Parts: sequence; structure tokens; C-alpha cells
Amino acid sequence: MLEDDFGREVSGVRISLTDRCNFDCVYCHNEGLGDTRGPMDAQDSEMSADDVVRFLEVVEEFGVEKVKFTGGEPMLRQDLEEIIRRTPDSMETSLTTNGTFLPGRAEALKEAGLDRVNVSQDALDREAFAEITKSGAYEKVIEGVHAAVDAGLTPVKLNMVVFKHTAGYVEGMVDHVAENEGLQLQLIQYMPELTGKPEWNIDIGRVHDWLADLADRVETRDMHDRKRYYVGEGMVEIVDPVENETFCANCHRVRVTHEGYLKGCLNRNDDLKSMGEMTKAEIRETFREVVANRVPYYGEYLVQNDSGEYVLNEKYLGVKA
Ligand SMILES: Nc1nc2c(ncn2[C@@H]2O[C@H](COP(=O)(O)OP(=O)(O)OP(=O)(O)O)[C@@H](O)[C@H]2O)c(=O)[nH]1
Ligand code: SF4
Ligand code: SF4
Repeated sequence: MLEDDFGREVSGVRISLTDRCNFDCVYCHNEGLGDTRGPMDAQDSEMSADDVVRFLEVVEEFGVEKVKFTGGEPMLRQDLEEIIRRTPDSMETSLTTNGTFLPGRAEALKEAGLDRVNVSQDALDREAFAEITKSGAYEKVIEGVHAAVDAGLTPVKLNMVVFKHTAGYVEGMVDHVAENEGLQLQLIQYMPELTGKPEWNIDIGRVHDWLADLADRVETRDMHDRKRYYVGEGMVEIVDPVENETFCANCHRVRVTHEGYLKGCLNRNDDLKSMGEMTKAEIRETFREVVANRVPYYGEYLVQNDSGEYVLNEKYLGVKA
């Protein structure tokens, strides 16, 4: 496995297959590229299935064990099943989706080799859901979650962004996963720096404290040092990157944008490297370069220079996290 200067091995890749989406969520950061509500890129700028598979075959050589397909909404790609079918067998394959297209397609995805799905679901309340996603698809999403469980795409992680609009629904969602086999809950800290509304922030520390009291046991996941709270039949994981040095020190993933740019960090777009029409040999070298240039985002590792560019803080040159 390739490792960066901070001792972080790259074990997973996250590939955005499109920036198109049928929702318009108020917290959307579009894999760090900015809100999907702006003009979307043309469909023909998206990586082709061949491009995606070529990339996966290269990173498999470097021991990458996991691939997550994301968007926008990745199920808007009609060739998603083909991409999954052609993903190297050695990789755990998962999908992050808004769930609307899972009814009728979950079984085909399972048959193609998909292991599990994460579905965005911010509330068990139709009106709140509509206000957050600007969509009337609540029932479809619930149906999609059932379809995923029935197809064995488990555990199905429900992704809930914790912010002003959802704070009142956290308890109900925790009860929901505690009572339903096959479901897990992922509470995602709101990221104002990507979406621009600090007033919507909720203190995630309070959610940790509340869950610590409620849980039967607590574990810490290697990836991002995330806490997992076990409540009844369910598991609740907290994704809390903001200003969290430990989270970044345990970051083991590289991203690919829908247009085929390698992206070393969710929060940065100044380090993008296009894979364009590259051969496998060229992708191999570019991937090595991107991994070598990765720097933990939170902590003292990066500083901005007078032109606003991120540069490595001199005192950390050559120092591992
Ligand atoms: N800052 C930061 N946020 C992340 C990172 N990974 C996930 N997140 C946040 O968590 C949200 C949901 O992530 P998912 O795509 O469902 O996947 P995940 O939870 O990271 O992955 P699995 O646990 O493997 O399913 C993302 O949209 C981000 O907001 C990361 O590496 N850095
Ligand atoms: S479903 Fe996902 S990609 Fe679509 S608008 Fe919501 S957060 Fe963004
Ligand atoms: S370095 Fe930190 S902010 Fe960047 S992708 Fe990794 S965990 Fe997220």
C-alpha cells in the first residue's frame, strides 16, 4: 500500500461518478467541489466506465482494498451496474446514494457485486425531509432503504447530517436503527466551511456525550478514529472531521472527481490532478504523486501563503503525524 509522508496508507478510493443530482440538499458540498445547485457539468464530461475500471485496476496493484462510488447521485448513471460488475473482485464495493432509485434496482446492484449502501436520510419526517432535500421523494427513499436491506446490501448506513434542521430528529433516528436489523446510523457533522452557514452548526461534542451515556459499548474505528456507539440492535457512528486533527491523521482515502481528477483531500481543490486520457503507466505515476503530496487538512500541517495557497507548514517538513 502507498503511504504519504505522514504515515497514512491509502487503503480506499472514493469515485464520484457524476455531479448530477435529483435532490437539492441545503448542506450539499458535492464531494468538496461545491454545491450541486450551481450549473451542473455536462454528462459527457463524466468519466466513462472504461476510465473508472482502468483506474481501479491500477490502484488494485497498490493494494487499495475499498472503493466507494458517490456523486452527485451515482444512480443517475445507467452504467452503474456495469461499473460495479467490472470492479476488481478483491475490493469491497459500496455506494453512497440518496436512495430514490434503489426500489427496482437494488437487486441488480447486488447481483453486479455491490456489497453495501449508505443512504442519506436526515429525518423520519416527511416535511423536514422535503425542507432539507427540496424533494418530495421521502416515501421513495424509505422504500429504497427497505429494498437495499431485502437485497442484502447490508449494513445499510443511514447518513444523517447533524445541524439546526435535524437536531430534533437525532433521538428518533437512533431509536429507529436500534430497532431495525440491517440498519446503522451515521451522524455527520455539518461542515460550514464547505457550505457557508456557521449559524446552522450544532455542537457535535454534545451528541457524543449523549450517546456515550446511552450506549451499551463504544468502539473506535481505524478510519478517521471515528467513534461507534452500540445501542440496542443498532450502531451509531459519528463522522466529525471539523477541526479534528485526529480524524485527518487517520485518513486513508483518495478521491476522484466525476471528471477524472485525482483529489487528495475532501476540503481542498488546489491539488487536483487530471487523469484525462492517461495510460495505465501514467495513472500509476500520477497516483503515486497525489499520495506523496497528501497532507492532513486539520492540524498545523497546512498554512496559507500570501496568495491564499495552501503550503506545508515548514516546521512539519519531513515529520510524520
Ligand atoms: N472531511 C471529511 N469528511 C468525510 C470524509 N469521508 C466522509 N466524510 C463525510 O461523510 C459523508 C458521508 O460519507 P459516506 O460517503 O457515506 O461514506 P463514509 O461514511 O465515509 O464511508 P463508509 O463508512 O466506508 O461507508 C461525506 O459526504 C462527508 O461529508 C473524509 O475523508 N473527510
Ligand atoms: S442527495 Fe447528495 S449529492 Fe444530491 S443534493 Fe443531496 S447531498 Fe448533494
Ligand atoms: S485529510 Fe482530513 S479533511 Fe482531508 S479528506 Fe482526509 S479526513 Fe477529510
